[in-house]
Formats: sequence, structure tokens, C-alpha cells
Amino acid sequence: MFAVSNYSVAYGQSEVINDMNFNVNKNEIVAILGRNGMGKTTLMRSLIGMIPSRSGEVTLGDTNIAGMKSYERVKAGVAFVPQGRMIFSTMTVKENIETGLTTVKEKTIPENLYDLFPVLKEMKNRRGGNLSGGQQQQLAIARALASKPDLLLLDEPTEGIQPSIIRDMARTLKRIRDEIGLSIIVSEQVLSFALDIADRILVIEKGQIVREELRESVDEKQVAAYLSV
Ligand SMILES: Nc1ncnc2c1ncn2[C@@H]1O[C@H](COP(=O)(O)OP(=O)(O)OP(=O)(O)O)[C@@H](O)[C@H]1O
Repeated sequence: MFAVSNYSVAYGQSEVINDMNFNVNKNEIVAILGRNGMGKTTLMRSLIGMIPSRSGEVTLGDTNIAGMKSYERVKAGVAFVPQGRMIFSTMTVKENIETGLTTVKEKTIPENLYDLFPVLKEMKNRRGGNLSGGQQQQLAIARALASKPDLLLLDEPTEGIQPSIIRDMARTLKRIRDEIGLSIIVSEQVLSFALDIADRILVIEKGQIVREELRESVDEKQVAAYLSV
């Protein structure tokens, strides 16, 4: 469904993603685990077109999206929830979600979004900046889903979120996958969350995938060893 091949991304002379290869199946949740600075954010931002890639292919279905601008990738079916959520704090919840509709030319927020996130319906007219961290994360996910993506990219969604809310988030993301039917790539440092949510775990180190494990057969200790400093 989604494939990244021979993919490299660099800042000037420094190559941060290094001839990377992986794929994601339809309706699959893949977690990319790695320590700080291993290239997770660079990978995510480049996959949505915010940072240019140096070489390689990125295909969604039959389309090579590697050379496309961000808004074209959104139209093609990719959505992105950035690290730190980046919601618009002075806009209302409803207005924040509506920003996700612009590139796909829909006018109204799909009702099923409010079914997935009832708290956002209750808070529809509140300013984004007045929501808790967990609620802002739901808002950022709802905004991304407004464009009806086939692939959702989430960059370190648990950062700054309380442990009890992290468990809710894992449940909600799996429900989204089951009800809407889409694929998810989530970058993470928190192993417990990755084990809760993922069908498959990839470990990134120095810009390369160095380990790949199916959730059901994962060796937790070995994966944890990659995350300890
Ligand atoms: N704009 C930039 N210019 C130059 N180097 C950068 C830039 N952004 C990131 N880097 C470098 O690229 C490497 C990967 O950073 P990146 O933020 O992708 O890692 P990460 O795994 O997402 O880490 P974190 O968990 O801290 O977000 C780091 O060595 C970082 O210093």
C-alpha cells in the first residue's frame, strides 16, 4: 500500500535518512521506534513533503509521491500529525478541524469525527489553546483525519501526554484504523505505547531501519536495548 525505497534525506552535507527501505500494508499500524536524534522527525516531515528528500521513492498505491508538495500529498491521501501537535491556539476547535478540510475541498466536518472524539464536540467553540495536552492531541488527530487519508503519519504523539491518556490514545487510534480503515505510521520513543498499538515495529538508528519485528513475536528486551542511552 505504502512503500519507501532507497530513501535518503539530508540537511546540506549531513545525511540523516540513509538509503531507507520499508513498507506499510493496508490497515496496518507500524511503529518506528528510536532514540532522540535518530531521524524520526526528519523522516516524518520529509514523508509529508515539508523537507525535500535527496533520493529514493515513496509510493502510495500506484502513485510516486516523493516529488510532490505537501498539499498534493494530502490530496493523494497522506495526513500528518506533527510533533508538539501544532494546533492553532487562538482558533476554536471547530475552526482548527476545518483547516484540515481546505486541501480536499470539503465544506463540512464529517460527523464520524465527533463520534470518535466526543470531547471535541462538547468543546467545539472553545479556543484550541484552552484544551489540555491530551485534548489538543485529539484535535490534531481529528484535523488530520478531516482530509480522509489512507495513511496517517504521527510524530511522537505521546510526548508531553499523561500515561493514562496515552492508553486512551492507543485505543482511539486502533478504533480509527478499524472503523475508518486506514494505515498508520507512528514514530515513538515509548516502547509500551508502541507495543499497545502496533502490528509491526521498526527500529530506526542513525537514519536506517536496523530491526523489524511483528508485534506478536517481538523480543521486548532486545527492542528496549535500542532505546536505552
Ligand atoms: N534543520 C536541521 N538542520 C540540520 N540538522 C538537523 C536539522 N534537524 C535535525 N537535524 C539533525 O538530524 C538528526 C535527526 O534529527 P531528528 O529530529 O529527525 O531526530 P528524532 O529521532 O526525531 O529526534 P527527536 O526524538 O529529538 O525528535 C539529528 O542529528 C539532528 O541534529
